[in-house]
Amino acid sequence: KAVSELTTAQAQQEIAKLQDDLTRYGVEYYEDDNPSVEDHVYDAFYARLVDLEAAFPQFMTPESPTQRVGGTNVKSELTKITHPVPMLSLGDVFSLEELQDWDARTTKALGFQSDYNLELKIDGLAVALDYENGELVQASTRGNGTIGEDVTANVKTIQAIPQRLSEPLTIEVRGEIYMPKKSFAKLNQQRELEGLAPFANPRNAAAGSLRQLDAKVTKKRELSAFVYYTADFETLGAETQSGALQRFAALGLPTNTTNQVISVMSYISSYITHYTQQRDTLDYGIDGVVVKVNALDLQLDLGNTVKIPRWAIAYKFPPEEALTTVRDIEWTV
Ligand SMILES: CC(C)(C)c1nc(N2CCN(c3ncccn3)CC2)c2cc(C(N)=O)c(N)nc2n1
Repeated sequence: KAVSELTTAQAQQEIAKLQDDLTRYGVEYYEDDNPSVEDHVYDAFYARLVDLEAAFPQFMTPESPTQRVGGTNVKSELTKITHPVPMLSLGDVFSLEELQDWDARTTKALGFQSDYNLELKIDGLAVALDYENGELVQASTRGNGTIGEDVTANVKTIQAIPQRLSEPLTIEVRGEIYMPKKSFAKLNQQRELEGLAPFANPRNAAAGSLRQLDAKVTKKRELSAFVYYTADFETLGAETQSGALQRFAALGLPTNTTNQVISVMSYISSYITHYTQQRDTLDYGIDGVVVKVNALDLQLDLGNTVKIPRWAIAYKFPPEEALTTVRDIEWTV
């Protein structure tokens, strides 16, 4: 109903409901990293409340989401950090044919068929881990690739991530923090018992658990991690991506053992077929396979575009679950 057609009583009722809903959505989004409505739905509700409160100021309250400092964008209070080396994105393809095109372009650019390192694409969230003389001194989320959030205290509670490397290296490594599926199921059971909304998927649960202000909460969430990259590969002493992963393991960093060096496209598609089928048997969520030129000097030759490397591509699986049900938006009468 248009705002002008509403009676005062109807407006009061709709304003109260919108204030409640938007406050809850704000908490889900900013504190739980687990929004239950799409952004555009949130924005539509928010705009409606602004119109209603403007037309019926007697129902405006200081706690209304429209009155929050800086609108609804109450950011989490984690400290911001800037990544000295920006964390790149990944280009992605959605079919073997597109992957073959990428292989052809890469082979052409190099002038020969190079080896690729294949890695399962863990469905978690990317972090940077800074070690100084072998000690973990800072951990941060990827954020937008340049500005992330400091999650050092939270990451120190993750058993898979060593506080100290087996060698006193000063190096930044990058990886994915994830929540094992078993931990995810246990956490959601607990949340149902407590009357809290369950997390939609392990990735949201990992993000919500990592970006906690209180590390004691993170500790209880049983997160894990896989390391897959460093820009400092001279410090690491590696000349290939597969070699880098072996060095990470030697340092005590967690790596995924499903990584494989392959060069013939036909083997790549069988690796992809295998893990498309095995997906449900893994204890962590994956959303594809990352194919990387294995030789690090060739990666440098190929370089990066503004945002993505030319030497790596993500092959994305089709979404696992059926299309999520589209919830009708019922405007209150
Ligand atoms: C070092 C490069 C850039 C090649 C790279 N980048 C990755 N990602 C970038 C985009 N990322 C991202 N995240 C959020 C928003 C946009 N991009 C998330 C990580 C990789 C992620 C995984 C994984 N998940 O298992 C992996 N085995 N290797 C990666 N390698």
